[in-house]
Amino acid sequence: MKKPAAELRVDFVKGAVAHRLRFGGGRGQALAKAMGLRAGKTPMIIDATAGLGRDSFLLASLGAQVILIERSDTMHALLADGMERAAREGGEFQDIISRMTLLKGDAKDLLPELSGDAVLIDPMHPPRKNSALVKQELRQVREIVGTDDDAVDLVRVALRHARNRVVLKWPAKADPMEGLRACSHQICGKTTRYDVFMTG
Ligand SMILES: C[S@@+](CC[C@H](N)C(=O)[O-])C[C@H]1O[C@@H](n2cnc3c(N)ncnc32)[C@H](O)[C@@H]1O
Repeated sequence: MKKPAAELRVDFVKGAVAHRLRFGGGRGQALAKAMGLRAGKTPMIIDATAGLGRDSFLLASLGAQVILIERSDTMHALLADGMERAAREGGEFQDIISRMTLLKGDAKDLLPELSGDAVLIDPMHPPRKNSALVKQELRQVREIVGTDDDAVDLVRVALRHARNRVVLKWPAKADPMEGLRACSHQICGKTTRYDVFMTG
């Protein structure tokens, strides 16, 4: 019999996120490099598609100040709850959460009002052919938010407002997002790639 899906929950303290915090590889990780974190350089980051907050948490754990933007009421509430529980844990979790500021709204509207060095965009990707490969959690998020069909407009807004760069997280083997200029460089992992658009 199929196991019932566990309730979707944001948990920074246990599980995959906590594991990555311990053993993830610091500023050498692809996401950190793509966002421009290196020794002596810690950009101010805006995560325009906050989702479950995992990317933001990782970046904040490396010392970056991160503004998270989420437009789905449900995802925003899950994230606010996860951040509150992690802050209550105290110690390093509280420190990390203190570098994360969560906003609710559409990033296309909010980005022009904010100032950030690097903007991260990780839209809901087009469904993969082999849906069995898609993690249960990701399927649950997709059930809540659908697909982000306006992602190209969001990238265009970000390109006008990021001081230093816009980073688009995208499936490693997918074609570049249509309707955008060529990216400045790419950082490729096994399943994910980061298309980096330098703006300044
Ligand atoms: C694939 S998830 C992001 C996962 C996230 N990177 C993480 O580490 O958990 C995409 C999220 O971005 C949100 N989103 C997409 N477009 C947005 C926009 N224009 N403004 C605000 N949130 C947006 C969706 O509601 C969804 O929750």
